[in-house]
Amino acid sequence: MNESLESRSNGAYDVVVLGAGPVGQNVADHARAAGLTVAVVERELVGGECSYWACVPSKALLRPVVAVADAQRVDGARQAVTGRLDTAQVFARRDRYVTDWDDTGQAEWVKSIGADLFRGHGRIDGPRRVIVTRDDGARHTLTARHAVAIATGSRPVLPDIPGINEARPWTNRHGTDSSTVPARLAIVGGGGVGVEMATLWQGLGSQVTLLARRSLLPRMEPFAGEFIARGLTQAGADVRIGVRVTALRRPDPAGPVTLTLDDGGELEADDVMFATGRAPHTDDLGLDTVGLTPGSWLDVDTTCLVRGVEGDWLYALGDVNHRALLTHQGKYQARTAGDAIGARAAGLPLDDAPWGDHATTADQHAVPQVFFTDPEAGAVGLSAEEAARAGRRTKVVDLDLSAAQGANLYADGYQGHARMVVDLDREILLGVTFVGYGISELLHSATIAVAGEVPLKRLRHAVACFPTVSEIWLFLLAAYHRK
Ligand SMILES: Cc1cc2nc3c(=O)[nH]c(=O)nc-3n(C[C@H](O)[C@H](O)[C@H](O)COP(=O)(O)OP(=O)(O)OC[C@H]3O[C@@H](n4cnc5c(N)ncnc54)[C@H](O)[C@@H]3O)c2cc1C
Ligand SMILES: NC(=O)c1ccc[n+]([C@@H]2O[C@H](COP(=O)([O-])OP(=O)(O)OC[C@H]3O[C@@H](n4cnc5c(N)ncnc54)[C@H](O)[C@@H]3O)[C@@H](O)[C@H]2O)c1
Repeated sequence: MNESLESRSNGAYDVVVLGAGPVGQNVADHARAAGLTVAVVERELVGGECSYWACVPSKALLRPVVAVADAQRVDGARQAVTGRLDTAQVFARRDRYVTDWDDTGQAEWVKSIGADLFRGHGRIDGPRRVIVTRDDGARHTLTARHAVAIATGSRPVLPDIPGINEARPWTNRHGTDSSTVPARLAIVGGGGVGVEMATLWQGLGSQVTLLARRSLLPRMEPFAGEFIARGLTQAGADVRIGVRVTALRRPDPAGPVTLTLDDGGELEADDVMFATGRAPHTDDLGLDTVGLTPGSWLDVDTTCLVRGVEGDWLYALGDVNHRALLTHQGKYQARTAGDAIGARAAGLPLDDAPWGDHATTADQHAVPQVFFTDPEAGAVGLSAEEAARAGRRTKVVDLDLSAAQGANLYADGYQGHARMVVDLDREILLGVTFVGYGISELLHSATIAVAGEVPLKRLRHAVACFPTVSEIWLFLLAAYHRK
């Protein structure tokens, strides 16, 4: 808490931002750019889950694993990669990217944009008021002339099964900040966290067992999870689909943990990680003081204003609105809402029609996502099933990614798949999915095509370079036109 700042402003700001993760930082930046005074409240580390226990450390740890796997797929390079990963160096690399969990640099950045940082737990106390409680119990009141923006993110959910506490399970926190490699790691949950953590810890030397009660990555095209399961199995992991954990026990705190499974079996591991979804950080936020339900995800309109609150002052961005639990999508919401807050404060008209400057239209039509597994999986827009459910008349085009010669040059024995879902009425793309080596940087071409609603007739003029993986576009379009 910076008391001199509070006394300087008398606690009165144009905008108060709760949470200084990537989303809170971006809404603060855009509100500042609109000339508004801004207070940012953070109770833990400026930079949020993303910077210290999610996106950044997980990708810092995954990159060496995938870099070695990539080299091993190229004759000549493979022969040069003979040793094991140097885990001490891998962890040291991660520590650099998370700046040793020290947020001084990010706190300085908040200051550099001209916003005031208040450290402590923020709680709404009726319309346009926030009370910040510091660790030492001191309380300070902030008021917001124009907006309070909730960007408090989410936390992992642990299922209510017997022995869960005794098992002392890892969540994404220990999954990204541990500097020791358990010999045997059981991972429960086949979503994004589960598959990335399985790739990562298997690559670092654990014997990983991944337990998924449904398919892997069930929200993506089915082939994505199938490719990732195969990749994990080839890397030595034990992938079990359709299995539930019914109980856990770790009688000796220093000993192994035993998982009881619903197939009648048991699994012993040195540690167990739960990657079974998220809950919003809205339970201790004073939502009841403005007529909302504590602990709920916050329903928002296209400018990220919370529905059901009078006076157009409460916004919710990022994970808390449950639109897309992704840093880039939350930052997009923050840029959009920050500009909308600025426009409303200045009494300017809003440009909130679909695809307008103050509308988060991409949340509905063009959310891109990459899982940094081996192979990688990336998708944007609708899957074939989602398009069918939405009643769209579609043609689904499927291709082996090795149809592009660039893919084979990239990796000997390239394994991958591409799918595009075409809206037959408008001849535009509704969705695209790629699974394969090095496809993460390919996805943005699909995002541009989907968000831009680029007609296929024009897309054929976007010529991809030979010999790149991107040439898959040429073959996808040719396959679409073939009867
Ligand atoms: C393991 C893992 C890997 C991921 N990888 C990716 C990825 O590669 N790419 C991607 O796009 N997404 C990824 N995600 C998702 C991504 O982490 C989230 O979508 C993102 O962090 C959301 O940003 P946010 O700012 O909304 O919330 P957070 O990053 O969670 O930040 C919220 C901040 O609010 C603070 N806060 C909470 N309550 C209060 C309060 N009452 N008062 C004051 N401060 C408060 C918290 O301390 C925190 O600093 C990953 C998630 C996990 C778990
Ligand atoms: N690279 C990325 O973009 C990236 C990486 C990781 C996470 N994320 C995002 O972070 C968010 C959280 O990821 P997550 O994987 O924790 O959540 P998730 O909701 O994506 O997946 C959780 C999975 O756990 C399963 N599950 C729930 N309860 C279970 C139980 N009791 N037993 C077994 N399985 C159970 C669910 O069926 C689901 O498949 C997601 O929205 C994800 O997209 C993004």
